[in-house]
Amino acid sequence: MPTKPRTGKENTAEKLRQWQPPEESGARQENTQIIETLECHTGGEPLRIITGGFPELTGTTVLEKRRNCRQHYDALRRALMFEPRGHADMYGAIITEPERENSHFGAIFIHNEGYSTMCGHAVIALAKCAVESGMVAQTGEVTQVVIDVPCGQIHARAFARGKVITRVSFDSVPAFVYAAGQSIFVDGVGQVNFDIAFGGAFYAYVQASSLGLELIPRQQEKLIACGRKIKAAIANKLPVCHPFESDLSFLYGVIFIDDSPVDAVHSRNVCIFADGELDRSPTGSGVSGRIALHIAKEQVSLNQDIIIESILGSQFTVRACEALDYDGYPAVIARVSGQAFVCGKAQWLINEQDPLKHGFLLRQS
Ligand SMILES: O=C(O)[C@H]1NCC[C@@H]1O
Repeated sequence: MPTKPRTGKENTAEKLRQWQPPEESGARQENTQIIETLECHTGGEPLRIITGGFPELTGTTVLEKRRNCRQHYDALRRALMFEPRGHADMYGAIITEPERENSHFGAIFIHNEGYSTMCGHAVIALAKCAVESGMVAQTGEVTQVVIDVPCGQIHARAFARGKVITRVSFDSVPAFVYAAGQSIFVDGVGQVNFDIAFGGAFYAYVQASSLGLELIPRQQEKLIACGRKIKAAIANKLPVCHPFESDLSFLYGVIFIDDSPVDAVHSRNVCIFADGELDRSPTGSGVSGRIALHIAKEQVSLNQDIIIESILGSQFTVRACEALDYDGYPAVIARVSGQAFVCGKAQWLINEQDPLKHGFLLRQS
């Protein structure tokens, strides 16, 4: 009961706003780990950027730090990705020191299953936040942001209107076709024709209509179920091998492509990656591999922009801006651009006493 008569001017929730973890015999700090984050989305795909409270990762390269995180702090990844702090389709980035002298910072990508090797939607949000926060000093209307990620060095450009970064583009690592014109029988799905390409991560590309799939939100469960089965079957039959780095040698996802160009949009695609996560964005690394495929099939020419949209209709523009040889693979540098927004700032508490402190997922299939 209120002790004083209410004037009607108080903020009813003010006390709640000031809540702090109560001390238990002076042990508040030991009992509760606090992780701070910036909450963003790029084309609808979440990005939880960890800005404070995460343990220092050891290693000199981003791949070494990624291994260190997997070995020692995987429970923290789960706590930050899983319910109740996240959900089955959550995504995050841990900021690290740069690996290369000419890079601004490093990033490790995390999701519901573990650690990815490249993430275009994250790069777009990271470059925006790095410049808007002053972590990378703004240089007029266009600011270069160089980020070390597990698959290599990414060169991003943040485009500003005043102090607001309204768009980001990035040049990725060499993208190439790994195996074209493949076919496999998948239990519960049928015969599946696919190509595999690398755009910082390996994806299998499948024409959605050939399986009777539509790339619309109503079909999300079907898309996830088929994506999972196809990924498992291909990974089992055709293990992928990156030319230089065994840590990059795994099939990350399946990308369903729709075959109906609409107005200026080349097509829609939906990526099912990690453990059945459905990307709300058009998938930056996915469209990088896709442009390598289109160039190889002579469907698109060098420096031709195409627009690819996601299940939500959010768009990335992609072009192949350079052709090169990558250990014998004809490869391209994909330039991808899109928009990100910051939608929150958070302090996550991980309380030792909480039996669900490291999270859980209800959606298993
Ligand atoms: O945009 C991308 O490249 C990422 N989005 C989620 C899955 C991929 O890592």
